[in-house]
Amino acid sequence: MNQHPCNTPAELAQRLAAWIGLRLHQAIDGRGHAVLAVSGGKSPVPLFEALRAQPLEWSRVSITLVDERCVPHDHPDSNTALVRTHLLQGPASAATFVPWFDELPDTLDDAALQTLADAAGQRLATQPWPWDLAILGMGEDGHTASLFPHAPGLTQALHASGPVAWTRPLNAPHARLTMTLPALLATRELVLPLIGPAKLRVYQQARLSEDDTLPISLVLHQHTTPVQVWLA
Ligand SMILES: O=C(O)[C@H](O)[C@@H](O)[C@H](O)[C@H](O)COP(=O)(O)O
Repeated sequence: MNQHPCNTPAELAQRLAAWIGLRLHQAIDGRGHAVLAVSGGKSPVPLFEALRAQPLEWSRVSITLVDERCVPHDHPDSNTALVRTHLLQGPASAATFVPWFDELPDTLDDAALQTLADAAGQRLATQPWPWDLAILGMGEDGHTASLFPHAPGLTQALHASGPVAWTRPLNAPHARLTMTLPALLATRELVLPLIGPAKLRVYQQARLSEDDTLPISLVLHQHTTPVQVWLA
């Protein structure tokens, strides 16, 4: 795990956008294509706005998600809407975006969520594996992607062989689809931007021990996938 301290959130967004742009350029240079998976939430917006302006062969980049809320794409909480609004603009509009579903079933019982997760996994299987980069976020409860502590579905999401599982967060809205932990750790590199003292405290706590009550700790304590932690 490498740490990249920044003085301000604006500096982090600018420096990390350039760093991600270089990584994607290297992937395109080496393999002809790049696959980037991104998180939702609020803090990625400045990063997305800096990243979309990076000089890159965006037509050779596929973008998808590390998780999705089970809401329609026109819902304000949709990660698909977030990426379309803030990242797939300007030069980055030439990228290929892979949403995790198009429509939702009328009911979202566990069986329906499992069907959605399996179908999303098949969509993601169309992208050349291993993906080049996944941008993670973290909540103040130590969740990352939609691997929420104590959530129904978490155990399956931590150990499933497939790329996508479902969870029902206890303290966050909407049923979710999430990349499984094995899928996240199968990417070539992970990026974790953390902004603000509250998240820094959770991060420091997660570095002390590996425990699924702080799912981000399972990412920080593994040794198979490089993790780049950006702090401001
Ligand atoms: O869909 C999501 O909500 C994200 O994937 C989630 O893991 C997010 O990264 C954290 O909840 C932090 O969210 P903020 O950036 O809003 O703090």
